[in-house]
Amino acid sequence: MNAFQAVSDQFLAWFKSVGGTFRDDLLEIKDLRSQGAGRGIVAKKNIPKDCVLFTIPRAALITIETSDLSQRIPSIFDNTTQDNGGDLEPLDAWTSLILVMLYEYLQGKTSRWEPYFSVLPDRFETPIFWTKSELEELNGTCLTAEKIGHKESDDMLISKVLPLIQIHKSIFYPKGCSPLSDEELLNLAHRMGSTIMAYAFDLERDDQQSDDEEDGWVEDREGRTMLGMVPMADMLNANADFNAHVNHGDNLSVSALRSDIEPGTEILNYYGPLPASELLRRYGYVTTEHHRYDVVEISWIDVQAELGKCLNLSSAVLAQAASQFDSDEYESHFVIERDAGSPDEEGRIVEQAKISEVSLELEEQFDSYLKVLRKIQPNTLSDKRKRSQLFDSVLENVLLAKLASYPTSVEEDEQALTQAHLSTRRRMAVQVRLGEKRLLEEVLALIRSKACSKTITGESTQKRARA
Ligand SMILES: C[S@@+](CC[C@H](N)C(=O)[O-])C[C@H]1O[C@@H](n2cnc3c(N)ncnc32)[C@H](O)[C@@H]1O
Repeated sequence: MNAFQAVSDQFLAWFKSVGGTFRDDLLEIKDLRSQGAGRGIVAKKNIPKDCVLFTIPRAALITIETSDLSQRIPSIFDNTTQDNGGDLEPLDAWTSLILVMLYEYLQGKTSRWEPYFSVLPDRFETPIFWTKSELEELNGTCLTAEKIGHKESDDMLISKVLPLIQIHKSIFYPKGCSPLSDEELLNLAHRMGSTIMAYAFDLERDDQQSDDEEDGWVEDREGRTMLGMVPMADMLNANADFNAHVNHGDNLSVSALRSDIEPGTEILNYYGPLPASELLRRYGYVTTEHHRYDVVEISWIDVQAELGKCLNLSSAVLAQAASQFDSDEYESHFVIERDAGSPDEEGRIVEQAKISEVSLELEEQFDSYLKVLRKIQPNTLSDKRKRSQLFDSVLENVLLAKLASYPTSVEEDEQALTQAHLSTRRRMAVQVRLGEKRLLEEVLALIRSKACSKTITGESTQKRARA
């Protein structure tokens, strides 16, 4: 048996020892590294619909309630006292779980979750760990440096997490262990943060528990949800087309959604209707099925500038309009996405995702801006049909400029994806930017076909009027 399988087996034995149930007559934990998917759970036999595949007792979860840390330093998660490292702001769910994970990890063999940590990753494909040159492949996409958030994560860890560990060194480090250097600790904190991002669950409260704060899955102080690590449920890979569901109740359980799960089929969870860019940002992978949820963002500044050009407005008029346009009310970005529908109750994709409108919100804001312009310059377009043509042509130019802003063309991306030697990270970046470009092309086709049908309708109305 290879070492990878041995670690999976030890984990399964530990999982059962803490009260978990696992239908190993039906399922196995498999090495899916050759498919770039780490470990996953695969059916060994036909699985009936609604069959409970495994259950996870609450005590096996890692949360601020199950870890000893909250007993050893009660004040750390107590938002009513001020003793959480001198920082008066309460720790959020994210920061709290990072601290708990660091604490449990640093306990080594004495942590109850040590065999679980052995199946958690120490390397990630999420862009926060990419090199500068790998990140350049994402230029032009939704995944800006700000969204990837390396600096924000560093700042948060350095200001909130590391000082607490320094103050409570004797608790975080077991006797005889030398403390990590600041750099090592920061790297470890990033690792735990990324593990939480890709593996943790929002823990829901079931209906019976909703009146019982103490027993609830959800820590609802100030509307916050409790995050937790759920061993085995997080062994499931996921896709937009999925076949299993995680149920939140007294214990957590995972059940089959379909009746046609055959031997060899991977059991898949669902992370939600995420675009490829977001799947990459949070989980470090991309699938073809998630492209249906792809998005592109249009910046209002670009729309405004293009409108100025189309109407040949002077910079004085534009400056006056900018000062009169209520900045509190206007949106700085608009998201364009397809109507993708929802998966059916068996987790199947049923509808074809298609773009049916660009953005009603953008159109409304465009109209409000035109009203402001008309106040400054009364001869600015008021004819409704011309206004609609203006909107289409401004938008078409903005979208064309956006397409041109990616450093590569669609053809170059398609060509890149045929290259077998392309690294996983670069391949995912190409998939993300190609997905966005395809969406942009669909939107452009929609605008052009609408413009075309408006012209035809306009012409036939004129002909009818003349007849
Ligand atoms: C909750 S874990 C699932 C278990 C994971 N495969 C493992 O080996 O620990 C989520 C991670 O699994 C991987 N993953 C999940 N679904 C995937 C898929 N459909 N294809 C490839 N990788 C996937 C990603 O690395 C993701 O960050």
